[in-house]
Amino acid sequence: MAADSQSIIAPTDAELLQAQADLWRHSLYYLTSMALKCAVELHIPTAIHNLGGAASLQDLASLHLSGAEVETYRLNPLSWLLVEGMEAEDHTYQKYFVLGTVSRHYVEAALSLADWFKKDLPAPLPSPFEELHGVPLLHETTKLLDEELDRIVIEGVAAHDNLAIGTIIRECGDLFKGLQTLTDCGGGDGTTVRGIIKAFPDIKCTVLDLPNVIETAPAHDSVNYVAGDMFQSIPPAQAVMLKLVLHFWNDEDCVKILEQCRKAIPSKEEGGKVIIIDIVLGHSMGPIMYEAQLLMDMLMMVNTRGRQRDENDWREIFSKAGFSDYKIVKKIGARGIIEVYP
Ligand SMILES: C[S@@+](CC[C@H](N)C(=O)[O-])C[C@H]1O[C@@H](n2cnc3c(N)ncnc32)[C@H](O)[C@@H]1O
Repeated sequence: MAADSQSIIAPTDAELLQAQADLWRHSLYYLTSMALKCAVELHIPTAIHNLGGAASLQDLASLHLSGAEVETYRLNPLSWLLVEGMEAEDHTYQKYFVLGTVSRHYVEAALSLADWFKKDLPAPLPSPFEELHGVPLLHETTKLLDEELDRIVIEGVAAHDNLAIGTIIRECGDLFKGLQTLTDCGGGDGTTVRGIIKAFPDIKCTVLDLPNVIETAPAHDSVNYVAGDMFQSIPPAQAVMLKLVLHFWNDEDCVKILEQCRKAIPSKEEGGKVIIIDIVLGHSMGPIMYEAQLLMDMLMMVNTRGRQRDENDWREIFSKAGFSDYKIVKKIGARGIIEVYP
């Protein structure tokens, strides 16, 4: 029911001043992205790294920045992720994630959001990106839209996905302890399982992915690569892992994928489980992480048919796919690690 105008209490002066500042922040957040894009395109983090980890504005003048200040700038953890050619274990260069998210095609798709909401589009619902540009993202046809965008997005997703496996093994090693076999479903070029095999050499690992991905995966003595379709069948193993796969799919598709996972694993008593590594939306990691998770949810809504999920959403799809129980093992940064039992 609409509020009665008599009962509306006007905000206080302090509330209005805060509201105005909030309005500025929400209207201007895109400038943060654009400033980041500018720093990446000027190679500023790499330049600071090459100058020994600290640089003055004069040092950076060769990047066409000028200034008389002698303040020095050091790499913070965010700029560490943007240093090219860093020789450090676990270092994944995130430049292409940034360039993809601030690309003209992503921004135009986000600008079309209101039009997309007003359209009565048939199921399966295309994303605003697909509706506007005529091709889905991360699809064999994306390169017909723009080859450079396609390359940037593929590299950006690979860098994004490979960031946390070292941390996961260090903080949640029990996840893999005692496993004899593991299938990494949608495991890409096998980077994740190579990390797991390094820590747990006795686990026999299989990577399932689409034929075009498997074709270019680097050969590895201990990795069994299988080209296939996770909607059709998944190579059997004691555990099947879905790392950053399900957020790309809608709920119906997630249930179909999970049903295939259930067929591929033994009973709970025999150690059968599905390991899911994906965002679990929620406040528990603090407001900044929650904001990051919600922005990733919007990124999915604008550019893919998928979404991020909170614990209730996850529970519902596990139950629909016929699983009996699950456990959120740990939350690492913005992501959660879930074990799901048949
Ligand atoms: C976002 S990537 C995640 C890659 C990997 N799990 C990681 O964490 O680095 C999703 C992966 O699912 C794969 N994929 C998409 N559709 C698939 C299908 N029908 N069957 C098997 N793999 C598929 C993609 O090729 C891609 O490698």
